[in-house]
Amino acid sequence: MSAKLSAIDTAKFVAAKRACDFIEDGMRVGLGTGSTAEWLVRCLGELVEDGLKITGVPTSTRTAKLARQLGIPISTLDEVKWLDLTIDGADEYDPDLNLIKGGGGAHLQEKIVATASDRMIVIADRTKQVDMLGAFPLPVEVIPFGWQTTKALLEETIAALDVMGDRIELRMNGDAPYITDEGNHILDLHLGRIGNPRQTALVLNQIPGVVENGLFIDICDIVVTGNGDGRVQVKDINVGTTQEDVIEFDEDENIFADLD
Ligand SMILES: O=C[C@H](O)[C@H](O)[C@H](O)COP(=O)(O)O
Repeated sequence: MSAKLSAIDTAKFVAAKRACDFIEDGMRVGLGTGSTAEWLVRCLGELVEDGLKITGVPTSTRTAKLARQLGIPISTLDEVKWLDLTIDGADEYDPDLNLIKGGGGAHLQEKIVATASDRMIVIADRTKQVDMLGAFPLPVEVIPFGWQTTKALLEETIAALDVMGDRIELRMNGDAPYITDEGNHILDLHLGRIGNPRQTALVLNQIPGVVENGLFIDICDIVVTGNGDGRVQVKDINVGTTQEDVIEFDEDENIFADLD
């Protein structure tokens, strides 16, 4: 383990590094958003430097900026139309590999890109694994017009769902509402537990003003879970297997250079 890396960063890094094994020359790869996905982009930057030829489709302006900095060729979903693979982080994943995403406010683009991919791989540290989704507040992207009415409709709707909590908060960025890449707001739904994620995802998206919720149902195929000691577990929901590996790495690798 690197002396420069905390256990949580090691876990995120080894998950990202292991997920890179699924990337082949010529692939169109969806690039997720967030602190774990950032490790993926860094790993990919090294592979591209060593000659790997891929086209990346970023899921946020943040990821696009980092990919450009690292020399990864990027394109848009409209240009490539379909992707071989998307690799992204998650806020929670359950035993069926259903997810909560959007803690970083990027779930709208992430869901569009992941859905347009042959496979989605989630990279995560152990803290993201849950028996039941919902402890992490569920992000719902809403258009700014009439957002308070949308919030009231959401309150009414979740009262009828199999959930535990009912608090809804407008996500803030300092004193102003948080603005997504698409110019929208985010309402965070503190549901505690979500008894029926599939129903919840469908019902929330019926409300006028809701653009997209952060539940990813039947989208993720594989979760790569990293641990602070360098072990990774690869769970493939389609094949029904879980495989364990240990990722070796050198703390002097360039990838860690700017962490000092
Ligand atoms: O909007 C952000 C994304 O859905 C992230 O992938 C998710 O929040 C996980 O982020 P992190 O890897 O930073 O925990």
